[in-house]
Amino acid sequence: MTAVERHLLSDNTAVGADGMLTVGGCSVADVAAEYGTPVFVYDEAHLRSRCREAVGAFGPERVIYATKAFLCRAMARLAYDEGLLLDVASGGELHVAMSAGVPASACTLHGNNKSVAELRQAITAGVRHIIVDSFDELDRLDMLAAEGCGPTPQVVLRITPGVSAHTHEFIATGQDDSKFGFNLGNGDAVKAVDRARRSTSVDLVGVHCHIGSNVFEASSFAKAAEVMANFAVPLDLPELVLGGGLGVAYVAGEEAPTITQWGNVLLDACDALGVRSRVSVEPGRSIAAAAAMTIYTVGTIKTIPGVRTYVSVDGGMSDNPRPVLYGSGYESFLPRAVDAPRDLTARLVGKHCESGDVLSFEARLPTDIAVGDLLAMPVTGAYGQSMGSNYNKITRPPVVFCADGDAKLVVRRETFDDLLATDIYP
Ligand SMILES: Cc1ncc(COP(=O)(O)O)c(C=O)c1O
Ligand SMILES: N[C@@H](CCCC[NH3+])C(=O)O
Repeated sequence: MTAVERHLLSDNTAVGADGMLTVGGCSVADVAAEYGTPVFVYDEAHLRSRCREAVGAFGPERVIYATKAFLCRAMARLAYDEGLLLDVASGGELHVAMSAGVPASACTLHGNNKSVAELRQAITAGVRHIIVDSFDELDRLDMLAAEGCGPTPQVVLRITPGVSAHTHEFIATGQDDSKFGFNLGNGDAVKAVDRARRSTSVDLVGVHCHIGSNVFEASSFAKAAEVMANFAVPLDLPELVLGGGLGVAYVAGEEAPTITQWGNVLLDACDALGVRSRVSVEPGRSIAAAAAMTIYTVGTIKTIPGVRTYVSVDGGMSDNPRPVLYGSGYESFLPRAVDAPRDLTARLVGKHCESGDVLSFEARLPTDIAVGDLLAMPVTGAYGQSMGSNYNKITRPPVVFCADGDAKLVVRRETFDDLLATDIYP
């Protein structure tokens, strides 16, 4: 069987003179030796290049990085410095972004159930837009205005356009049966626009939709853009936000549209329908996913003749939960043998106390894989670290940004003391 497809690795990867994989000019073995494993290794120039591609496709201040995909202060700053705005989906994400020096005026607040405290935090900080998701949220904003909380927030209404995207049902959001947004089909969207227009508690500046995540079909995006353009044009509001959702290739044979192609599909659809609003997008995965790989150490190899081989690594569902949550596939390979054929089919598993702790159901690996080998899982830069947990009180891995031969620690590994930091013992 074949070696890992090089196009699944980040832009600035190579094989060093010693045969070891390098990322951003840094030997993966050196990074692992310095920071231990598991470790998330990001190719910083790859992140920057995707940010630039997005700004090139949509224009300055039209790309809002969805921080839920991957957020730490270094990432918030990087995206902001590259000209992106930041989409935050909680008070915590807003706090991290602002702690990195990103002004609130560059942040937009999302959420289907924002608390009064989160809305107050966003308004007093002066966020750029609040993306309002429900009539109850409009009630809460009325209450905050009556309380004197200001300035009056600029709001964008999240519309559920009734467009089903082909993706896992847990991450599809544009269909009528959704917890998110005001449904277009049943008239709620029109009612919300009327109410927001008449309200003195909010300043309505636009409408928004997001049909789901890890979507590959350009036609789903074109359909949503068309539905939203038809809704938005008569409203004549300054902002139209078309969400994120662009898919990425995770495994061999997969191919996703580029950010530039995605931009063409969305902007062409809007142009064709005469949209005059500013059109923005909120990419997360397409900026961050392929920029990172997780490096593990192989600890146990168990072969059950006639059944299968299990390869266990020193992390698992606590650092990359997507296989368990969505049955997602990932490739894996050995950084010491990037181009080696992978003739062993094994189940790649973590170290957690359950059989469901799977990283790859049918991993292909070189037959000489041995205990102590480093193992790399590419395309783990989005929704891995950000959805990680402390299950089994395993300490969360560090994050390292590699560029120009320099490996910079941007999130340190948690310590056992961190595990006790919030624990109150009589
Ligand atoms: C409102 C909104 N915007 C943007 C995103 C980012 O999506 P993605 O990471 O798929 O680009 C999401 C997550 O799916 C979202 O819910
Ligand atoms: N966590 C999801 C994406 C969530 C999208 C957020 N709106 C994933 O890993 O695919």
